[in-house]
Amino acid sequence: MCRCKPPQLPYKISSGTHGLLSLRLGVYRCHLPDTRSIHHALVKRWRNVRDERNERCEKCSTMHQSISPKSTQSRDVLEEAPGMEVFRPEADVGIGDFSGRVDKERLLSILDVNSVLEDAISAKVLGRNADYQGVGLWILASFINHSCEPNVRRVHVGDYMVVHASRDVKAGEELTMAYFDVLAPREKRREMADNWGFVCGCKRCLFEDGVCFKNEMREMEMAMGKGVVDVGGLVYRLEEGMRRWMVRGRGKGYLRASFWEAYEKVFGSEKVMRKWGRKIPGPEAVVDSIVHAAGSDERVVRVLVEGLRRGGRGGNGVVEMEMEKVIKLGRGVYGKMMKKQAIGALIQLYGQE
Ligand SMILES: C[S@@+](CC[C@H](N)C(=O)[O-])C[C@H]1O[C@@H](n2cnc3c(N)ncnc32)[C@H](O)[C@@H]1O
Repeated sequence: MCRCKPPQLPYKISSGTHGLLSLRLGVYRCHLPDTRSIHHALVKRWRNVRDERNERCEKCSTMHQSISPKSTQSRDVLEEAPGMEVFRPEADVGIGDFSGRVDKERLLSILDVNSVLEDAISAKVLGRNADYQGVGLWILASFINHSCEPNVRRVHVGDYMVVHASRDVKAGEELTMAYFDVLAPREKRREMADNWGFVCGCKRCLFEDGVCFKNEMREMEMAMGKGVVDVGGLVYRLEEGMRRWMVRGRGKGYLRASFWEAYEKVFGSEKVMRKWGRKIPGPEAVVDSIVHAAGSDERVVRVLVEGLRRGGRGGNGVVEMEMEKVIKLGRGVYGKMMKKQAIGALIQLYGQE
């Protein structure tokens, strides 16, 4: 199952035998619970706080142990978590001598590749607490690989990370999440994966690399990157292209996700929609195909909600049946743990702040 290349970063808790680990959708406990409070006031970016963490790791044996490969997972939620030796029995994955000094560089590299920044819903939806960022290490969840067609997302609640499906997942399908924005064109995603130290070999990237119309796509990507004026024309060109190139099903979702920036602008502008609206598919069809390919995302749901509102088919815009659909997509963004009413209320706020 694993498509990982050997990690390019030198120190990595890496199995290379990912298939052994049956990761579940579920709740994972943070192994550096105090890091959020340490960093709340200070952290904007993980790399900026490396020095501070470095110091703390030296002083604090608990923190040291908590990120030790030999540490067990939190009992309440992860009873079946296997020991690290299951993954790399032959390897020395230690980070130092427990009675002695910690190998700081190694420790930081492990944290660097495996920690995640958490963010708050209110920051994304309402634009509040935009600078809220905590950081932590959730050991089991850190085994989840990246894909540009991810099927899970994470929500942070206190020290817990809840991993939930962002689209339908087939039995036996590898759980993957987005390490970076996957509503971005191929070249940009390549750069972002490169920053992480890997070459993404997910189905979507392989598809986009293998198509015969690659050059035309690159041209369109560049136009979008430069902020093309006729964004409606660009979307029309892509849609026409997909018809000619006979791109169907999931392939359409991949390409639309790659050109999301353009679609978002088109659907967000009444003027552009007046000009191009009849020549391109509507927000519902575009949103469906993107969610099918790349999972749910706030921005995509927001465009759908705004499209339905503008359609004005029911008082506040969104009639009950449509709302059911929107809530289903909202579940992909926020997970099943959030109550339907809460998702509905949150979605009603989209675009109102
Ligand atoms: C948080 S770890 C994910 C789990 C890791 N594969 C393991 O077995 O421990 C992140 C690292 O996994 C690798 N990785 C994750 N997704 C990948 C992908 N789509 N293609 C190649 N390597 C990937 C990269 O080395 C990355 O730095």
